[in-house]
Amino acid sequence: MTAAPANEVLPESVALSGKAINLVVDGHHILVDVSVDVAAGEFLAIIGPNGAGKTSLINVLSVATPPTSGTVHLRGRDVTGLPPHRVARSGLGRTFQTSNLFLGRSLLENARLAANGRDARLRTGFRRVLKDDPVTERARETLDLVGLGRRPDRLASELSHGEQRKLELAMVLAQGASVILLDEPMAGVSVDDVAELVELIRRVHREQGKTTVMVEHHIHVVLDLAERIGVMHHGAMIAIGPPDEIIANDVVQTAYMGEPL
Ligand SMILES: Nc1ncnc2c1ncn2[C@@H]1O[C@H](COP(=O)(O)OP(=O)(O)OP(=O)(O)O)[C@@H](O)[C@H]1O
Repeated sequence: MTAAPANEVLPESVALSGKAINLVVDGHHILVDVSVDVAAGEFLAIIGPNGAGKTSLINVLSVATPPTSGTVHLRGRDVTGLPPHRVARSGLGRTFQTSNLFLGRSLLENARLAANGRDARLRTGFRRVLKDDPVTERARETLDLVGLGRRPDRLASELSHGEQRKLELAMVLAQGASVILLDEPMAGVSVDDVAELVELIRRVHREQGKTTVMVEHHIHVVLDLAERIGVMHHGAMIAIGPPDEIIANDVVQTAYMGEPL
């Protein structure tokens, strides 16, 4: 497949689209001709063995990493090569495999910083918190939504891994993202906290009407949440489809070297 023309306008029902994406770093072909469309409101999970290219794909889809070739469209608009903060303001939010929270700041300050980025006119940075400040209001709402609203003055460093994941989700919501990319949201989360986090992600996806793309190693989490699963291996998308088809796919089983999914 060849790359889509740069000015191609895709239907808005496709929330996020990567077309013929290749990524070559220092001579290593990390993403190989990957194409993926995510429908508005869909929950897509990306799985694959270690080093398959899942995070690299999220990096390209979130425009943090420019592809060597290929395009990324957000709701029909070609956003390839645009500055990440501009694309974030257009409604694309992501979390990271390792936390990028400001650990020495409070929950409210973290959420405010994200809410602040949503509208340049409301920028106030780490300034004093004003009760009727719309940025603060939005930050408090999103903390409430993820269940962290009770003690907003706690430092982010005081949170458990599971709570930190919730705060990251609050930040993506505060930022106003309609398309959310989650990179291993269960990483580091204790077994006891996984079920609660799964329910939160499900609730945010459904009730807030988000489009969600999630990279995740825990297959039971993937099967619990995803409407469609894409499987990556050696930088390529080797299969994509409904969970039952993916589970039964011989190529997928082989990619996992015979390990049952
Ligand atoms: N900046 C880079 N420079 C060189 N190689 C890289 C770079 N980023 C990623 N890679 C390599 O690309 C491959 C894919 O990495 P990536 O992190 O995307 O895989 P992954 O599927 O997310 O893996 P994991 O499940 O272990 O997180 C790996 O072999 C990795 O070493």
